[in-house]
Amino acid sequence: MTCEAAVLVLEDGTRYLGQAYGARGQRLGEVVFATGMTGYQETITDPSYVGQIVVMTAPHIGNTGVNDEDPESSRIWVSGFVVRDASRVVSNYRANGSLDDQLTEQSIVGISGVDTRAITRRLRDSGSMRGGIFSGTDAELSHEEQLTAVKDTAQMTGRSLSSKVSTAETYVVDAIGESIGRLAVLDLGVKTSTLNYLAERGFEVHVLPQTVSFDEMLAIEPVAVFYSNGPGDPSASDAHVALLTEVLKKGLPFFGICFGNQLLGRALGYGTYKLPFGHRGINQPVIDVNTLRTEITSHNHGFAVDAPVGEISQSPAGFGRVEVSHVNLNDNVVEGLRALDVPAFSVQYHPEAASGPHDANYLFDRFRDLVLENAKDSK
Ligand SMILES: NC(=O)CC[C@H](N)C(=O)O
Repeated sequence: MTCEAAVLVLEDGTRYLGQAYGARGQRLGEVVFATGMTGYQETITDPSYVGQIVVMTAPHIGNTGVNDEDPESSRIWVSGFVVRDASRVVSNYRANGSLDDQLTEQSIVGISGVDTRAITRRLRDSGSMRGGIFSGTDAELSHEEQLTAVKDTAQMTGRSLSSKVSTAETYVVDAIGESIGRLAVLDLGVKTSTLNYLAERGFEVHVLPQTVSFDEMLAIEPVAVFYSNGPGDPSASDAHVALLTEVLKKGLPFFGICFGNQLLGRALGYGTYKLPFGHRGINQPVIDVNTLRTEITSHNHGFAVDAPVGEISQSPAGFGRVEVSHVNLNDNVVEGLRALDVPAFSVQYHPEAASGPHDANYLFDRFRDLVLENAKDSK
């Protein structure tokens, strides 16, 4: 492994010197940390990470290499990748390459050999910051030039990124087993596991571009609608909120994950806000307020819904009663919403989490049940 210099620069001027990892060059974005001990392939291929440089808190990354089964989409989406100790050895029966080589092939600039604990503590104390990784000839730029590039990077607040990740054309994933009808999935950056879980529940899954109109959506005659996870600030997604408002008015059953939860929150009339450093990892405790069961869950969100926890409130947009169905036990952040007078619910976290945990998988069954009940009622 070559030992070329690289540097991670944060917008407050802090510099972390390390070694070039993956591709060489300059990559800018919002620097965030992820605490998963496993699942780095799922992390880097999650489209929700567009515009973000991800710092892995697990100290040893790359040891199981890469394979063709674990990616959550067709490519790596992180803007940059920061690890402490990049594994020099690939050891796994499924591996068909090294992470280092794949980062290089896909032009993802990384840095290794930095103190990821120190970086994480700084981000935790000061909040997520913009930053840049500089290697190759870009490592030779002056400190001022590097810092200026970082400060010129767009803030995540107010950013709309759905067009960067959504499918250009509609495609269909066939139902596994007997079909219970067509599901309209708004692709805001959907993950492969989500589509598989929905197909396993009997949906004929129609994945639609994020620009789809309500009429085009209705043209597929969906029995229900699903909004996926995705990058960007939910407050910058007015068109998706307007579309969802039509869905709710029509009484179509709805389920949303992560970005989809934030957009349901907005369609119901609540606001969203930016968390100081977000939740990213696979060990977040969430309580289901109805069953009082605590789930250990996978998260990747920097924004959250501002709805009243611990009480049933009236949807400010006129959709009746709304319950905050799931709450994060670390910080009381809203992790799920359930409308009581229209057939809609959502979660802020990831029931599809492929590297686990699988505690929240039941939510796909809940969606299937909601759709079947709704079909019965409307007969
Ligand atoms: N995974 C997601 O869907 C993330 C949603 C949103 N971009 C956030 O950061 O909160």
